[in-house]
Amino acid sequence: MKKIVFIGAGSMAEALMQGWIKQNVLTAQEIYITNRSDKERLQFLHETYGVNKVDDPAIYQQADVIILAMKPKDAIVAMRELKSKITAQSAVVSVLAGVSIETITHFLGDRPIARVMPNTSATIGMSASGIAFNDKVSATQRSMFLELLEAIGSVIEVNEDQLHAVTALSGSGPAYIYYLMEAFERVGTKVGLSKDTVRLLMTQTLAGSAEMLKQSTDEPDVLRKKVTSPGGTTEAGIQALEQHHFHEAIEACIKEAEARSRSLANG
Ligand SMILES: NC(=O)C1=CN([C@@H]2O[C@H](COP(=O)(O)OP(=O)(O)OC[C@H]3O[C@@H](n4cnc5c(N)ncnc54)[C@H](O)[C@@H]3O)[C@@H](O)[C@H]2O)C=CC1
Ligand SMILES: O=C(O)[C@@H]1CCC=N1
Repeated sequence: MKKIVFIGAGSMAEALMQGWIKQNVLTAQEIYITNRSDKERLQFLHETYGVNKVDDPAIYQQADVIILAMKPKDAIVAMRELKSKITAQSAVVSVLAGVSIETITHFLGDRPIARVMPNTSATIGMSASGIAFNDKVSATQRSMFLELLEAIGSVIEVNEDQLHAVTALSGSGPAYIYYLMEAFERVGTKVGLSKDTVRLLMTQTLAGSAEMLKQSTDEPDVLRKKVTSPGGTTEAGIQALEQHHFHEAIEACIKEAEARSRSLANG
């Protein structure tokens, strides 16, 4: 029986615990949660998922893994509070955007640390996660972290610096897709369909295209060209995207997000 303690009980913590419980990699009894102030939130998570609230400080000392899941701006205060409560035995997993292993080591001491960048699709076992380890992580801990992340989707090991790019792409990625869906729904109603019909058509289109990209050996541009009949509708649509600087917009989006990840560490 493990003891996994979440410091911060927001949306990412909920997505992870929900995914782990649903996929049977952890039981609710193995999960402990705490946050800064919102007692109702803790009660909600306790009642909804059956996870434990940290009501005894000894829990920190017994923790196998401490998960840092507060906002990056709250990390330093949280780590200062945490330092005296935990023992050298606990490994730390951080899901914080931007905050480096060096910073975590500075505040929590030299110990096994993994930085993870999941996304909220962890809730349904579909996260795309990146992970980087420090050299204190044992082979057993490494396998445990990878197993936890594989249970909630796919995981890829990267070097720590690449986590900024992972954050900009797949960490924030679900929001870009939801934003795209908002745009489809808005325009769909302008061209004569109901919002529900657009949602149905385009969620299936997104899922189908994602699956094609996974299963096919064709590059995305080849798949795109197979849809694009000369003089047809797709060609007209793509031309409009180009006229509206689609590539520049995507490039700016990812570069801005990546730069923000780099700056988050500094508060
Ligand atoms: N939401 C997302 O899609 C993703 C978020 N992340 C990362 O996860 C972290 C959390 O994000 P969200 O869950 O969206 O934030 P959130 O705002 O929903 O939750 C943050 C939680 O941390 C708690 N907290 C703040 N200071 C604390 C302290 N000193 N001690 C204990 N708890 C404290 C707050 O009370 C709150 O419950 C962030 O660092 C973010 O970069 C990573 C991947 C995806
Ligand atoms: O917006 C953020 O900063 C966090 C990190 C990735 C997704 N949400």
